[in-house]
Amino acid sequence: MINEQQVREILGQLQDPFLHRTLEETNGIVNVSIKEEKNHVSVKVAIAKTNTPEQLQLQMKIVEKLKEAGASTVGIRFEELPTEVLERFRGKANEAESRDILSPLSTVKVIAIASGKGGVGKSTVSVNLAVSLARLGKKVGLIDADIYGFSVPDMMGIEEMPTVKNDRIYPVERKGVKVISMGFFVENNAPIIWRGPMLGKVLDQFFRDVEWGDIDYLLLDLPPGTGDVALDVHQALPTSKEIIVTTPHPTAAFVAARAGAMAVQTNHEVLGVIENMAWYESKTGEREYVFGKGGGQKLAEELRTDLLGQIPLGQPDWDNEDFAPSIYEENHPTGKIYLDIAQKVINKLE
Ligand SMILES: Nc1ncnc2c1ncn2[C@@H]1O[C@H](COP(=O)(O)OP(=O)(O)OP(=O)(O)O)[C@@H](O)[C@H]1O
Repeated sequence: MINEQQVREILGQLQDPFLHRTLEETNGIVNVSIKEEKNHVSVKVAIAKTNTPEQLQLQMKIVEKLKEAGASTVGIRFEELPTEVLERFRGKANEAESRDILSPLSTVKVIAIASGKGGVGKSTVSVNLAVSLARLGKKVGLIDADIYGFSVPDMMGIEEMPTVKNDRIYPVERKGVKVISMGFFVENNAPIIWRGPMLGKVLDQFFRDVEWGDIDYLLLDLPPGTGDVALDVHQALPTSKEIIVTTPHPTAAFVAARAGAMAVQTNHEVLGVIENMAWYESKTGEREYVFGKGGGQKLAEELRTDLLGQIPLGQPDWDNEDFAPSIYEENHPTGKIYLDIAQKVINKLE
């Protein structure tokens, strides 16, 4: 007959598969109970990241070890370690661990940019926010995960392709931002008709096989809506945060609220809302609210978050020498609004 002390000793020597520390060191043994009459052991274990292949491996190992020690049957439940514990280990992570985006020890701040529907300017906002973070001295990566409607390479005026060396994909660097887009891997702009699981796999590959190097921020331009890809991101990167883009019309905000509600449901912090196409400013400085008014503020209140900024209607001044059609210059009034939003994001996360 196995007793609680023995169970704790056995579990205590096994390692958390992500933190590479024993469960004793991580305080990962949450609960042990034994039903003596049936010789049944049930344990609750906390690890850095649940619902992963690594969890399954650990589960098998626990069953094997406890049965070896005399248990007839074993029941296991897993939960995630509290954020404070993860923070403590993140502080001690080695370089490889802190740079691996999928590791719970990663120090890369991941921000997914979402919208309730297409065409609200999510990609425009993503590229300008990425460039603005870089202008503020941050090392930034951008994934164009809008797999159906990738537009980031065109918006940033990217003409090169990523390089592949030793099975690693090296992103294209543009305006200080490392960029990967589905567009790089599709010939002749062919439409993509993949569904759910395939999309998740592509994203996973962007996290795993792309050599992001040393980055502080990774922005993800998500497909519009509340679809599978957003869920995949939340699942793969539990610490990811979200920014929701909406237009000012109250009904647009209503649709966007669904995207935000999902983030809230899955315990993902919504960093804030950006209202795009907020107004048209005439040469005399008068504002015309072409698409309505107040949607961004309303959405922010609904999601109990902040309105990070409002972007007016307009186009960047095109620079023919360094053509990046959707990117505003730093000293353009809208470029300054993006810088201000980027600063707010930094203040929230650092
Ligand atoms: N503030 C703005 N003023 C004027 N045009 C804008 C503004 N923001 C975006 N646009 C334009 O609106 C169109 C849609 O923008 P964008 O592709 O960024 O949206 P999206 O939400 O990412 O769309 P989708 O998700 O469907 O790809 C583009 O032609 C873009 O140039």
